[in-house]
Amino acid sequence: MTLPPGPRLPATAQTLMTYGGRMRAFPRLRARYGSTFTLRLLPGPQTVVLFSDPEDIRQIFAGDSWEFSGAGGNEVLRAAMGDQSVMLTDGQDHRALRRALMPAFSPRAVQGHRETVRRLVAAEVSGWRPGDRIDALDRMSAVTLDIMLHVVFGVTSADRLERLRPRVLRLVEVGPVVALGWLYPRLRGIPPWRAERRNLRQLDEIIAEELAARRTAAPSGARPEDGSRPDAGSGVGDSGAGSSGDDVLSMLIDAGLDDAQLRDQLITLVLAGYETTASALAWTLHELGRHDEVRRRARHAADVGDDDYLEACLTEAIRRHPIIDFVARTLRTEQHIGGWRIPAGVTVAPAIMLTQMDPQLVPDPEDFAPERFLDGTHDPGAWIPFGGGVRRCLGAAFAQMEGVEVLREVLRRVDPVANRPAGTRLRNITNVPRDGAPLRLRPR
Ligand code: HEM
Repeated sequence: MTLPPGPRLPATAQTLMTYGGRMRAFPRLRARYGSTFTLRLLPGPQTVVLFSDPEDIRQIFAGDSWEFSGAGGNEVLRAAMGDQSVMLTDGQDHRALRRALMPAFSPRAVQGHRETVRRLVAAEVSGWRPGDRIDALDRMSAVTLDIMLHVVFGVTSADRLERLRPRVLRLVEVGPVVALGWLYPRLRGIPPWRAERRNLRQLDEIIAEELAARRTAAPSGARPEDGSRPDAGSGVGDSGAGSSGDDVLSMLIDAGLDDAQLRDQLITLVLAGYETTASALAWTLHELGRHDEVRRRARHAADVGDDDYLEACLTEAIRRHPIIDFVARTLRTEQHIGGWRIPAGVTVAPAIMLTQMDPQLVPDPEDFAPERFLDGTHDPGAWIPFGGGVRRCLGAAFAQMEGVEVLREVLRRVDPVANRPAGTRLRNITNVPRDGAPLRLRPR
């Protein structure tokens, strides 16, 4: 069986190239081998075929969720997210979990979260003063984590919220040693991983406390001033099944998930939603800070309530700086894609980064031009930052809403300027600005 061509380097070298230098390596590989090429990546090594032609990618995204296994592609996340995570299931199990999760991320639910997001963003940005210098990635990470903890966990106690924060941060801030443990379970006995396991256990205990509080709680009660829910025995909504209202966890309890399923979805949502959104916002502020004319228009949009322009700024920033470079589906059955016969066991991977930066599909791809998303000229097949098909990102609309709230608040308060272009580095699973995207805040 002939797979698409690719480099003949040892798998270790191909893995290092993919995770270390793919910003340069992938375009070079496409120039050499065409829109489809094959890599061999550790662990395994696994054979991975990268696709960047929108038609081929559409076919992959349209594939059956059992035959095109997303769980296989996400295997490295299993240790933290758990066996019942929506990201680690396929076929019927995946469909059932998506059905339970979807209402919590419907347009109506996203609108319902807007006020909480606005309040938390305003609390962050009210501390920004003209003349300050800030690190956009740091600040966006702080506010996004707060938003995730309130909107997703909706914890009922301020004390639990404070105990959750450092543990969630530790889980997300995966260093290289821990990342290796995720890839190679045998390494998990060594000390750095033992500490990770302890952290995960403590996180599980806090989640179990929260779930127990929800299940035994009685209806209603006002929120304390810090915005967290009142403690166990009060903050409860109307389901009678122990849910407490408008946060994502309550909706999942209402959907009938058991505690083990709830635990896995909570960890999944926070891991999938925190760093990705923080990085997307850091890149957007960075690009606005570098482009005076776009920033002037965005400021005007913030003043007059033109949310479409603000959203287009985020949309363009995550085209120009894909937060995740490629998504993966491991084939359970042989498939014919783009003229290639790909055998079962191989992983097919839509290369978000190559597609969104392809000059054949996107004119002047290096430019930062939000207008391309407002004049109807952008090819929808060349914008896939949230993946696609039955596994498309569940939090896409939420992230876009959060982006608009952040941009409006920031641009009404200060004029953020970036002095130099930022390189990209891989932090955990996301591409972030290498230097943290420093901004100088000028008076408006
Ligand atoms: C700008 C921010 C974000 C980006 C760029 C992003 C990107 C992605 C990508 C590329 C995928 C894989 C899709 C695929 O395999 O086709 C994904 C999946 C997912 N994302 Fe996001 N994401 C973001 C924010 C969020 C947020 C805020 C949440 C929730 C709070 C979230 C929850 C999820 C979940 C649950 C999945 C798994 C879906 C499944 O396997 O069925 N994401 N995301």
